[in-house]
Amino acid sequence: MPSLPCAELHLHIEGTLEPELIFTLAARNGIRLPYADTADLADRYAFTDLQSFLDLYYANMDVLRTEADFTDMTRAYLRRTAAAGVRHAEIMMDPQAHLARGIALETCVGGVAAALSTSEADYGISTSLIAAFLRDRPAAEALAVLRDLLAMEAPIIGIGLDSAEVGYPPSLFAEVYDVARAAGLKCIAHAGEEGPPGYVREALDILRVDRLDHGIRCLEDEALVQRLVADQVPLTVCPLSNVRLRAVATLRDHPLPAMLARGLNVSVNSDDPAYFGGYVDDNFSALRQSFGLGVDDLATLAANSFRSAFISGERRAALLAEVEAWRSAPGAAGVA
Ligand code: HPA
Ligand SMILES: [Zn+2]
Repeated sequence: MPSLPCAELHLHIEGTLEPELIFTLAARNGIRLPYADTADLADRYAFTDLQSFLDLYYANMDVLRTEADFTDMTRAYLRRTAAAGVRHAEIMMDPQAHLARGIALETCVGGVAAALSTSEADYGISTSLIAAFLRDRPAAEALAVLRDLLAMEAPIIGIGLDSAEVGYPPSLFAEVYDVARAAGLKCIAHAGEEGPPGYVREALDILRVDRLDHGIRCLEDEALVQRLVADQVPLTVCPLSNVRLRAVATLRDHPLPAMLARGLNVSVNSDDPAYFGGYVDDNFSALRQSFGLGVDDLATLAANSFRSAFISGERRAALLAEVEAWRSAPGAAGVA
């Protein structure tokens, strides 16, 4: 069966650091890791909540020191995700996590951007970059970093908001989003992963986001669901992530089929694939196994991903045509 062509819209590039690459980069940079080997590291990927994951995610970033490290990490993701069927990727990175370790913006942003600049030629994937701000650090710091990114004309198309959610409502970042929007950047934010539906409302009303990352807890607020359906606000859902971080008990309990049935504009994404048990194809496979999603549901999810991407109308039409070709491909009949 040919892979389902889709866009990946919720992906933290630092969350694509596989254990093998962590060890390779550590050796290259003369860093001693606190793990015996890759299996010992992978054994620690048993998370109890978002924070337990973030602790390891930030610790492992320490192996990223040079521009080449960031480029190699990004290329490894692009190579793997091309095999998953991804045709377009909007990739988030966390500049503050690197600045806090003494890594210059030019190094981290330049390294990721270098890989993205040739992604179409190298892997057949169009790409763009999103700078995400850490909500558990001061908004003033995010604003300063945003101004630095704008001053250096960093090749970003938008901003995001991630890291520990509960206790850090979107409203704290109103000014950051106002500045970003005025600069012509797209506005995206994590909301409703662990945080309450009120955070989703704040992201819509105060940050005026173009797209929401996760948003699954919107289901606890019927009026909010109706608004998200009416406005077709894109929700980038990450099923395996939600299971690993215990936002849902098991994949069978995941609300994605219910969200689709309600007419919400949901897409399937991998979030931090090296940590959560798989890339976007693994997420689709797991969903098929758990819910028996058929060709039409899968094609809707893929079409939603292209509808929710920040791409030209021409590119969107071409990618949606690929979904229709996949839908009618004889091999696809075996999917359900
Ligand atoms: O899954 C996530 N949630 C919030 N912040 C993050 N930063 C990296 N991954 C995540
Ligand atoms: Zn995320």
